[in-house]
Amino acid sequence: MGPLLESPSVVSLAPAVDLARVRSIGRLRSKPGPCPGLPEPQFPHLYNGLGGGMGGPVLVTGPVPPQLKQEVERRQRLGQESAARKTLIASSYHPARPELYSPLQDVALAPEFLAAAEYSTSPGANLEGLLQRLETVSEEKRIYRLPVFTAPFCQALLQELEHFEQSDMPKGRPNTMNNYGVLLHELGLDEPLVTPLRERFLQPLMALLYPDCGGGWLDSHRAFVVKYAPGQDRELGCHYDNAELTINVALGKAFTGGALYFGGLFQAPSALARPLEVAHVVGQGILHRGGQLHGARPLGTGERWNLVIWLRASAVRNRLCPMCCRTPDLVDDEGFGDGFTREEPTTVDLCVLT
Ligand SMILES: O=C(O)CCC(=O)C(=O)O
Ligand SMILES: [Fe+2]
Repeated sequence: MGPLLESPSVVSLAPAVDLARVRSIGRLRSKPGPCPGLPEPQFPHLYNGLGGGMGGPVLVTGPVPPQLKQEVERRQRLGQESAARKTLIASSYHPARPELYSPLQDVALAPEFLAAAEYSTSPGANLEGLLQRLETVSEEKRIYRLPVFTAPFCQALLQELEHFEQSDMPKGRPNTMNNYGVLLHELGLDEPLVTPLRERFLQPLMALLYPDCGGGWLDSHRAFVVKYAPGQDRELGCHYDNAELTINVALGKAFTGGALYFGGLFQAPSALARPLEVAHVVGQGILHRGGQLHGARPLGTGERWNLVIWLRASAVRNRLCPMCCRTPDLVDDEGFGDGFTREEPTTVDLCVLT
């Protein structure tokens, strides 16, 4: 096991490497009600952790099984390997669009996004006022949409991502179900792009839209790009995110199919007749709770690239791991880890069903 690194970079080791146990917990706590058309969730314990992705929490009940130690070490290795790739990329990679690595400028952002964020930080801002400035996709599911990036910015980012993809740099993939995406922090885009986006724009919006899910307490993220193309990945199974909240922005290119579908909250089985289909619109972002079951329909034609930001609030997850709904046990990790911290959780009112 490598050296333990400083707090607050920690991952949760709350409970079991035993797949059967994980599945049974998933079934007990997570199975959606009868929902024709909504595939059986592929639980994120598999999606995010056990199958080789970056660390998610592992559920341990009773004595620590020997394989847990291996899983802890594997996850810590993932963090170290990711940090090593980031260092190599920072020293050897030549970007196609160097301007993307300078601090985010307002000119990259859609006027509607700037207006919504500005409204959200103004005195007296409230949910009703914000809802007039974005599209409510589903009131019941609390899914919203608004333009985020300008078309030229989307094109520049796509060009950079393709250039990186074609380079001989090492690439860490977002998760076990996506083999062609890119982790933005490895590419060096967290500091100039994603962190300012979260702190200056997403946080005020999310604070009004989802105060009960840590929207006002966002303090870390995991950002990546998913790519779907003929002959590569074409769809994504039903899952929930290791995030309190998620924004998913379509960057392009031209494509058919590939809509998102949404079921109920994984924590609250529902008896919805059919999932809600939400088509991507290039430049626009879809906002949803991480616990909302969702997936991506198969791509028809073309290529689809989306920027996905899993937004995390340690004040919420330190108390209630969003993956296993328990108090997490933590070990140190690189970077933001899984978004937990060792600090005393700030007092925040949260709903256990979100
Ligand atoms: O394909 C998409 O747009 C959805 C991606 C997603 O939900 C995820 O990676 O968590
Ligand atoms: Fe997701």
